[in-house]
Amino acid sequence: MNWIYWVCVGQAGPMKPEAHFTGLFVPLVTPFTDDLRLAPEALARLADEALSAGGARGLVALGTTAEAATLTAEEKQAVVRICSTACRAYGAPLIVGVGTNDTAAAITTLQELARSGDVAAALVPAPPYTRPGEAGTLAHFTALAEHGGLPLVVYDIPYRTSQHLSTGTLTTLGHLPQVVGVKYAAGAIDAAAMELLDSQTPGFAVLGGDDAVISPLLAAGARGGILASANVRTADYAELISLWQRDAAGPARRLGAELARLSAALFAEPNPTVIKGVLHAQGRIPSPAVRLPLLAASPDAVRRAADLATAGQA
Ligand SMILES: O=C(O)C1=N[C@H](C(=O)O)C[C@H](O)C1
Repeated sequence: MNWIYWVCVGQAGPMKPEAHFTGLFVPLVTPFTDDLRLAPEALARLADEALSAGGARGLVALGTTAEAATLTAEEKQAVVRICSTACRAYGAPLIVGVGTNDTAAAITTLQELARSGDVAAALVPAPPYTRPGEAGTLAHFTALAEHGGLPLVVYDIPYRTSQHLSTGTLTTLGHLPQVVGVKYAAGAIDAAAMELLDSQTPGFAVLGGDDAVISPLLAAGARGGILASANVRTADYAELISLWQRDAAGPARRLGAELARLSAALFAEPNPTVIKGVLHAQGRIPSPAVRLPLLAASPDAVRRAADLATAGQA
């Protein structure tokens, strides 16, 4: 049984562990060597830095930022092992990305992760590429919730999945007992986003997932964020969340504007190529290498982002 469920099961049955899904979650990159082998020591160092000096609430393993799509099954196991060791040391929740358009395969993966006992939740996108419609997507998540054995964070990212999810569908998902949150990356802060943030389903945390607009999302009530940009300047993203939680609007606005410029630079080329370039330039990973179909970021893009990454740390 999953540790989060274990601590939260009371006489009335399982409760949603809402507090665990508040704050900053860092979806770590997967460091490689120049010849594209996994660099486990560098990953362990990044995990440790994010949770200690960075002040992150938790980690995300095998997100898009981790290049999960091009990791082997053995590499995925190693990545989860390294991240769960770090999370255990800090008492921090680990979220693991499970992205597939095969419902049965996703259930099998969730059940395997649940057996490890170290995973707080799975981050699951709407089924990519298939475009099953909202009813099919709802059926997919309901099957995962009922049979996967893990709490779920729904990943709403239509620009990658091509599947739109309405506020009504997200709210319905939020009422499933196993669904503990949504990573909201719908591409805009519009009336639908405001409606979702206003609905505040108990035990269902809205976490921002569009880095460049995380500050206004937090201002409107998001509980935290899963932010690739936080691989760089982790502590500042944690501070931004904390400022909005404390209603410190002035400093939050200023820091938010600065970090939005950094995020725009980090996403100027396909994620996580620029982030890896910056981390390599900072000496934090052994190589900026990414696996095909990604190509390494251009030197110009890395230079621009690296300048912004150090600007706030002088
Ligand atoms: O891996 C993640 O989780 C994230 N991926 C997004 C993407 O690459 O589209 C960006 C977000 O910051 C976190």
